[in-house]
Order: sequence, then structure tokens, then C-alpha cells
Amino acid sequence: MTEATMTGERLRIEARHLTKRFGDITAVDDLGFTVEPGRVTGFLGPNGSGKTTTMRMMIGHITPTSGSVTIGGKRYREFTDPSAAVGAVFDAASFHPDHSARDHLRVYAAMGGHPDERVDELLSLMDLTGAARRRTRGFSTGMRQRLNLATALLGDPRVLLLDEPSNGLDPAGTAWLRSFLRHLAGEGRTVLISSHVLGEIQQVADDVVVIRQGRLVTAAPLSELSGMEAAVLIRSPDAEALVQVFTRQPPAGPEPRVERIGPDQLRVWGPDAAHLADLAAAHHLRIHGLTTEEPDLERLFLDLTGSTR
Ligand SMILES: Nc1ncnc2c1ncn2[C@@H]1O[C@H](COP(=O)(O)OP(=O)(O)OP(=O)(O)O)[C@@H](O)[C@H]1O
Repeated sequence: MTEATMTGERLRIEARHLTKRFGDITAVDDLGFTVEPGRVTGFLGPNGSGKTTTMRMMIGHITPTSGSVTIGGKRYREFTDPSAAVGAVFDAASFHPDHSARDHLRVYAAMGGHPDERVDELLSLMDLTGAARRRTRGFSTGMRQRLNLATALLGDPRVLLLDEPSNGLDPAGTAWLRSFLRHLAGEGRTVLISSHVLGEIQQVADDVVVIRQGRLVTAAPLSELSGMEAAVLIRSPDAEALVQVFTRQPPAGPEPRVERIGPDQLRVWGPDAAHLADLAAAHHLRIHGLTTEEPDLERLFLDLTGSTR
């Protein structure tokens, strides 16, 4: 039986053993992950790793070879009003060049049974009211992206899927998109955004799902991923003595892991810079430089996905 999507419903996406083969190519390979409502999830992987194929399977554009992906426990086709459940933006979305932004939205609104007022609401929300009557052929990439987004939002969906939405956006457009997505997640919606560059989603994602060659590499909160890398770089003429102190009399809190990276340099993971400096001072050991190294998430991502830069 099918049911209408209720306002405020929280819909979790669940992929189980999801697999898609195109002839000899296995684009998606036994993939399992969940995407939680109320959060922004980054879907990451190098070019050709299967992100678009996976997202197209979520909305029934592509049929899985085996396994399943459900939204709120249902397959996309089981929703009586799919546009109220899921909105999707794919790169390839195109507009009739001679149609205005308003015409374009009206066509889609009519198809989905949405009133014309919704079109004006979205034009305003997307800051396109001023361009509503202009033909889309003259639209900038940013305007096209916003029109794509408006189209996906016509049914006020509880789940939003965005495939590489930052492509071609300027910094202002990217910042706007980030705050908009955060706002949608704050309303309990499920937001999945794909990218092949971690930096693009690092500032917006709560969780990440990383894939490589169609297989899951990791699925975790972004904070856990960054936690793996935090380090303090210490320059000291007493480096050897510091190693002894840190390993034999560790400070309270996380246990230090120490790497000697030169005669007078150490890298320490675990305790923060203040703890390490206090410990050195307590043992009258000299510190000439102390830097907290921001975790290089991009490096980590490239390592995880086996890419190079
Ligand atoms: N219709 C198709 N027929 C044959 N092979 C396909 C088809 N669609 C995708 N593929 C192949 O499946 C693999 C995964 O492609 P997909 O587009 O899903 O990856 P992606 O991670 O979205 O990449 P990108 O970041 O470049 O968009 C690739 O090897 C691609 O060439």
C-alpha cells in the first residue's frame, strides 16, 4: 500500500547490498549505508566511483542489478506523491532555452500538480524573481543551479539529493547553497550532496559516505574523520627528552602517539597543544615552536579513495 508523505516526516535513506552492473562494468558494488534525516550527508568519491549511479537508483532512474535502496522504508516508486518525498538535482538537468524561469517552473508545477503560487514562492526563495521573465538561455551557471534547485523543491520534499551542485558556482553561490542546505536539514529534511572534492562539502556536511570503485570505504560523522588526523607539531632542542616524558608520563586525557620527524621536531597526536606545553614546562624542557596542525582532510580523503594529487 502507498501513503502520502506527511509534512515534517523524517525519512532515512537505506542502501543494502546495492549493486549495479553495466555489462562488464560494476558501477556500484554491494554498497550499504544510511543517510539520516536532519543532517547534511556528503557523498564522496573520485570521478567514476558510482555516485551518480547510486543517486539515480534512489529515484528509480536506474534499476539495481541486485540489492535495494529505500527512502523511509519505501522504494521511490511506492510514493503516491514522489515530489513531496524526494527532490533531486542532477548536473544534466536542462532547460528549454526559449522558456523563461517562470515558464520552466510552471511546466514542472503542472506536471506535479502544484499551484502557480508555489512557482512564485520558489522564484523568490531562490532570489530569481528579478530574472523570472528572462529566457534561460542567458542564465549564468549559478542561476541555472538555483533554477534546478527550485524545480527539485516544487513539491516541498523531505529528502533532497544534489549531484555535484557546486560545479561552476562562484564562492558567493557556494556559501549561499551551504547555508540553504543547513536550513533544510534543520527542518528535519534529509540532505545528500555528492562531490569528488572533500573541500566542497567539508563546511556543510555532518556525515560523510565515502566510496571508491563502487564500494564503501567509510561512512561516519565528519568529526570522526577529522579526529583521526589532529596533531601538534613541536620544535625543541630537548626533543629526545620530550619523547620520554610524553610516552612514560602521559598527561591526563587521550594517550599521546609520538612521531620523531627530525632531530629537534616531533609530531604528537592525542593531547592538545596546551597539555603538551604544560607537561614540557613541568619537566623544565624547552619548546621553541608549537603548532596545531589542522587535519588535512583532503589528504585523508585522497588516501581513503586511493587517488593522488
Ligand atoms: N549507462 C551506463 N552505461 C555504462 N557504464 C556506465 C553507465 N553509467 C555509468 N557507467 C559507468 O559506471 C561507473 C560509475 O559512474 P558514475 O557516473 O556513477 O560515477 P560518479 O562517481 O558519479 O562519477 P562522476 O563524479 O564523474 O560523475 C563509471 O565507470 C561509468 O563509466
